[in-house]
Amino acid sequence: MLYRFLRINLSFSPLSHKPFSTSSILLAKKKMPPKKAAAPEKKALLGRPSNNLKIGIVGVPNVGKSSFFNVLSDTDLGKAANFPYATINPEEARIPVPDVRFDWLCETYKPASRVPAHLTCIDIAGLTAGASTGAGLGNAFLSHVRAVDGIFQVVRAFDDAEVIHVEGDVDPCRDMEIIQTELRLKDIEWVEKTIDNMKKTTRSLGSNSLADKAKKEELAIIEKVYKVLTVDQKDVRKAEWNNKEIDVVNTLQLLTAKPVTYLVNLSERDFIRKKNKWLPKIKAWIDANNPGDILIPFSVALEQRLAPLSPEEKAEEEKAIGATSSLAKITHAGYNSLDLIRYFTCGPDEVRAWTIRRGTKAPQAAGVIHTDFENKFVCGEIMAYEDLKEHGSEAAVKAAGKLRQQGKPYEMVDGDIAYWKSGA
Ligand SMILES: Nc1ncnc2c1ncn2[C@@H]1O[C@H](COP(=O)(O)OP(=O)(O)OP(=O)(O)O)[C@@H](O)[C@H]1O
Ligand SMILES: [Mg+2]
Repeated sequence: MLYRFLRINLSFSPLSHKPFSTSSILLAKKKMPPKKAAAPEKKALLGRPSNNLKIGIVGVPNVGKSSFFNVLSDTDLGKAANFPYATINPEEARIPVPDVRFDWLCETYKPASRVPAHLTCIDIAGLTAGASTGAGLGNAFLSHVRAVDGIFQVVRAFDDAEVIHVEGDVDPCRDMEIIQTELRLKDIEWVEKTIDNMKKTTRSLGSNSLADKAKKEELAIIEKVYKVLTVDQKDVRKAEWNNKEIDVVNTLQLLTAKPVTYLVNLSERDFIRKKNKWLPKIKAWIDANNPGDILIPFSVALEQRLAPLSPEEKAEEEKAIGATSSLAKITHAGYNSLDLIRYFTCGPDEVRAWTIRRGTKAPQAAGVIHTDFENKFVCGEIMAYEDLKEHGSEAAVKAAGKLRQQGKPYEMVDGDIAYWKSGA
């Protein structure tokens, strides 16, 4: 039900302040504060400018990607089987993002309908060495990677003679190297093509035209991308970019510009004892190649065993083995890697979390619910989740002066609770 959001408060007007007297204006003029230095430019985000972002599960064949996708999504959509290339076509699922704030809001409002935030996740086919030059169905599979915004990279570190490894043996660093090389080679090919095409079109433009100048600037940025990939041998997301460069990089939809979360698939035994001979080497590889990227050890085998249990049985089992499921942690890591945050709308009909990108302004955040809320945006009545929790009720938050009326320039904060007011 949207009535809470459509509530139009006619008494509210952004201009309904006390009128200024002439003297107060003169006074204000005399006491003009010294000019502040301009605020630093806000850093633009790499990636698609959208609130509907997706994360893809990537890795070499037969390492547990589909099995992981199935336990994460609580479905059997993923084609999991003990042979390479069991997965051909991508499968998509929406994963609820666990959130204690959402749970508390549902308990407080007791709404008829509850909709948590979701992370859209896609199971993708395995990539092998040579994928970038079309080996197997490499090009098709890489196009599935191009369609997502972030990557969960499943890395096999479990020993099991029964589970075939396409490279013959288990070696996670080699596998990470293979994926990185294939994604980079595809980016290099893509950027080379773009540069060639641009050079042809810039030649046909008048040398002093404005369009030509803009094209040349764009070309210089794309040549910098090429240098990052080839001379510096870095993933695009690991280079320093200014906002203008980010705008151009985002048009290229490069594979190595997407954030990566490394998920290291261990045997259940290794996960429980928190020990595996490959883990220090994997960590060192990430530090050397992609410093700052997140590494999460987990065990598909354990997750598969915990998945069918009731919450009580699961808690009991986790206590008995001294280890907990990693799925919530992984979901959060993926959501955060895409720079996603959420705000809530709350009422007796519905408590709902709405996913937006970090840096989204109030009108665009309202527009996620309905385009009319953005187009006819008046303001938002906003309180922080923490304030509601502290004061206990909306009325108490209001009485404490912590219910704010925010206009178009307001940048949403994770955990805001909003009531939008839009014009008729
Ligand atoms: N931690 C683990 N320990 C033991 N076996 C595992 C573990 N994780 C996955 N497996 C097994 O690995 C095999 C391959 O799993 P799965 O089909 O999920 O891999 P995949 O990466 O999706 O493969 P493909 O690239 O072919 O799509 C399955 O038999 C699965 O049970
Ligand atoms: Mg699969």
